[in-house]
Amino acid sequence: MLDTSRTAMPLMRQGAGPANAAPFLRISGIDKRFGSFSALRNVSLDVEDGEFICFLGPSGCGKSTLLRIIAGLEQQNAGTIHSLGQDISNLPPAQRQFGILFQSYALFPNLNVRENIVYGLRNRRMRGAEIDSRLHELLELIDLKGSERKYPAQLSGGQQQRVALARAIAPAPRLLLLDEPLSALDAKVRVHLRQQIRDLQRRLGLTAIMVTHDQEEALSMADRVVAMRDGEVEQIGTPTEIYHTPRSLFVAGFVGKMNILPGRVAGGRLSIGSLNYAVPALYDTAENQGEVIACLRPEQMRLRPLNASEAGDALPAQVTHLEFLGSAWRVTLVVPALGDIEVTADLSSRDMADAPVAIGDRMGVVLPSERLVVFPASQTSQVREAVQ
Ligand SMILES: Nc1ncnc2c1ncn2[C@@H]1O[C@H](COP(=O)(O)OP(=O)(O)OP(=O)(O)O)[C@@H](O)[C@H]1O
Repeated sequence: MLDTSRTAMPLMRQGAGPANAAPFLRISGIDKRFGSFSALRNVSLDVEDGEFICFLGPSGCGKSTLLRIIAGLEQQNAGTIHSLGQDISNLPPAQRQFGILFQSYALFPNLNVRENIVYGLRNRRMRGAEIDSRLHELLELIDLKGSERKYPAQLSGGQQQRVALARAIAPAPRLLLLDEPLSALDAKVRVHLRQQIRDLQRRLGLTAIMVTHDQEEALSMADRVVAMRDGEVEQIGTPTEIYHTPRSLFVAGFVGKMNILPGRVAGGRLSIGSLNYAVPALYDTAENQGEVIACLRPEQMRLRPLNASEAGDALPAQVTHLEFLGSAWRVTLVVPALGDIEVTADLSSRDMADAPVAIGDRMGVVLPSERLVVFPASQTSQVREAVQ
């Protein structure tokens, strides 16, 4: 059993320390069924002390169910959860000492900010002075000093969610669980609050797991992303690994925009239309033979002027659409040599100013081989799944 007798635990966590070889959290072989429906299958994951993990995936892939199982709010059908080597698989939620923050602010409307925050400390047998000192520490952390007498209705959505965050971390939880905490907020507030949550988590040395279906949120906040699909873990990696070296077409299509190009691999060479490359080492696998799909991010695609007589290392294409994205231009082109498929290239505003591109222009599309990502053509249906 975990020690639940602590009262005035400092907000700043000290970390598990090097002596403890067991991971902070070990999730092993979790299965979850709802009746005959299988919501999670054989999910395993280690979370290190102080890490910020994001569960990322489309609606219904099982992210919240997994988080609820970690919290103890849902019981798994198989598998175990260990924290620092202790089996907590069957502990009730309160004994796990995890802080939870949900999408809806879930503040008590009849309690003011102070009362809402200290609500989480009610079972801690803390003295009045300790409670006051923690309250002020928290109000400072969430930037709401002076608002302790306000009621939730007098606060904006972002402020309410900060109060809910303060309430969740007030008892100095061992682990902070966040279930889509930002999705009810408008875009600007969301970006600001995700920085605040991340700063606060780092400053306090908290370990945190957040559920999101927003890939930008996951990439910008997480130390590691757990990409989930249909009840299973598809890939675990740092944001840059997930973005640049996806291990399936599903991950490639779900995280950011990808150009999907038909290709062929034979004898260690990848051909895309008239272009030919060595297969990138990471994707030179037994499955990647014959018909394949080659992927490239729009910002990796290069465009250059094309003379009618030469294509060389570029695929001839024609510009059909231009979209201004603020910091970049998204250029859509059709490529006759690839069956008139559409591709997109993102050009920085500076690139565009230096060499303007207009609708109707014929351009050469250059594919930097080191940035190509390759999957078997049999994964094609995963693209539809990822963008649904
Ligand atoms: N209590 C329940 N009873 C029956 N089915 C459930 C229950 N809870 C979840 N499910 C089903 O399990 C699957 C996974 O649900 P879950 O809420 O974990 O998905 P999610 O990835 O968090 O999606 P979302 O982002 O939409 O919340 C879904 O198909 C859902 O309908």
